[in-house]
Amino acid sequence: MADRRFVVLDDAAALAAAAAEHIAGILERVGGRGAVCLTGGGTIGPVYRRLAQPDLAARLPLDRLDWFFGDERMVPADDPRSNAGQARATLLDPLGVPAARIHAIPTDDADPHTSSRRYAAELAGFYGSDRLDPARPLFDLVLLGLGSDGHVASLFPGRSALAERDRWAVGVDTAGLAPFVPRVTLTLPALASSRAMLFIVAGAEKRPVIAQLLAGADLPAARVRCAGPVLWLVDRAAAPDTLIEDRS
Ligand SMILES: O=C1O[C@H](COP(=O)(O)O)[C@@H](O)[C@H](O)[C@H]1O
Repeated sequence: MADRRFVVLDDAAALAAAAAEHIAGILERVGGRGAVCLTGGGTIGPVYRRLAQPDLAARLPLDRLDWFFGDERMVPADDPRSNAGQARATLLDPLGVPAARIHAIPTDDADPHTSSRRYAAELAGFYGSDRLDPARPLFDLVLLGLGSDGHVASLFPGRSALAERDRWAVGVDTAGLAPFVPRVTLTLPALASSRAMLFIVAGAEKRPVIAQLLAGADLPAARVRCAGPVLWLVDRAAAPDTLIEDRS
């Protein structure tokens, strides 16, 4: 990927600060109505909390931004595993984002496939079409974490969701992936329809998978494309030696 760039930060605090600054820098330049695709997981929490602080919050054009999600677990919003619940508690509620601008993936259906169809329809309604136009990306910014197995959003290695080429969201049956609960995920075409993408990765358990990605492994994270620049912010613990040597 020609426009992929890695930056290594000294620790988790520096990573959160750099990520929040980068997000604010992109969103403050959004022209007209904008759309952000949020992520979940443990790494993103400190980023959201930093972004909600007054100095960065003041730079966000909140009256013009809509907030979406790259994936979700089929749990109620008040469950600690809910990506939307985490984003609301740490970012969206502190920013005062009105409910109408928060597009959580529905989790009140009996199965994730029904939820995914509802969410795809919601995305298409916002976009004004159910056909993605490469000249008019769906999102202004997509945030992504990275699983130790190379998954992004809920696109896991070897699962059928990874091969989806038409639908924007699909259900993920996580049988065999215990303790994970069923999920809904955006697909590669939907995630790729973005003007910019930011991966945020921390922790020594992520170092092997980043080394695999740098070596060209065909993991879900390697298959994600973007209409614009892709920045990887990685803390030192997650950075293979080759990335650290690149800094000297
Ligand atoms: O399963 C998930 O994990 C990834 C990464 O999470 P982290 O805790 O290792 O940072 C996340 O990007 C994804 O949204 C989430 O559902």
